[in-house]
Amino acid sequence: MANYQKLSINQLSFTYQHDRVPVLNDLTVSVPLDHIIGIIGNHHAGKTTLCRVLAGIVPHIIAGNLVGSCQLGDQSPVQDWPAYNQQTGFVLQDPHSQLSGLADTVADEIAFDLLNHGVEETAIQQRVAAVAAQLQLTAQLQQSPDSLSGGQLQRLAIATAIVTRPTVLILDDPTSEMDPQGRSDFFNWLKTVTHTTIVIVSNEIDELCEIADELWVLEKGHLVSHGTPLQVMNHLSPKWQVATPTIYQLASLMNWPLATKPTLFPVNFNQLRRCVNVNHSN
Ligand SMILES: Nc1ncnc2c1ncn2[C@@H]1O[C@H](COP(=O)(O)OP(=O)(O)OP(=O)(O)O)[C@@H](O)[C@H]1O
Repeated sequence: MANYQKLSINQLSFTYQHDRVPVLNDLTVSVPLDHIIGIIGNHHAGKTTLCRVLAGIVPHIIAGNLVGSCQLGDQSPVQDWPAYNQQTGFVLQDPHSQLSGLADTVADEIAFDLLNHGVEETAIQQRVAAVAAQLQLTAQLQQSPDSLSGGQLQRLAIATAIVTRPTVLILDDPTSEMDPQGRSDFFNWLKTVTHTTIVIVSNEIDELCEIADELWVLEKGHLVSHGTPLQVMNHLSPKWQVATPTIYQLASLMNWPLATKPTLFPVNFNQLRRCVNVNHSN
């Protein structure tokens, strides 16, 4: 029977055209929809390529040999990309390359896909205003996209991706050009997004451990670990060269375990609070 509740990847490998070695190697994992998934890993681990597969860009726009499957419920980007594409929003690593280049204003850029989908004018205006407010772009709505700062451009790229209300939102390093306040606002906003599965590549490990339901660790194209941030961070191999969150480092230094058998150190604020209370009351 078809499973409508999961994003699932099964024995997935991908090799770019003209290459011999796969950059994704036999990945199998599945998560319930509506989860937040953080993808982490060292340089060239395959994070961007996995985002491209999840968005269907690989192999439809960037060619190569894809083996195995990627499914959103019973839909697959390989079998029916147009239908699958309507359910996904993708924010590229480089926000410049994502803009249509045809819009004179930020408002028009956000509205672009809605116009293509034939959404009615009043609904477009309402949705553009709502999304701009969520991403703190209201003051920029009548400006040219060319006049925006790097961080504002990233927020515009996110606005264009969410305005069509995708089932899955794929974000490839979406805060790389934001300042610390912008980054913190972004992660706080991400926590408020509902009814959307979010897949996010980021180096912001503290923030990922606060918001993610699940982390996937890639190393040289292999999925070497996946699970809750607590499980993953407590079972890292130094070989993967993945950073641990500040809270984990602090708690392990102070020997404040959250659980003792097996020993697990906290990775986010809620967990830290719990284990500090336990250690104080002993
Ligand atoms: N369009 C492409 N054509 C050929 N090879 C590519 C292409 N894009 C990426 N690669 C290669 O695929 C491998 C994985 O790259 P990818 O960008 O997916 O990794 P990443 O984990 O996102 O890296 P980073 O953290 O440096 O952005 C790298 O060896 C890279 O050179």
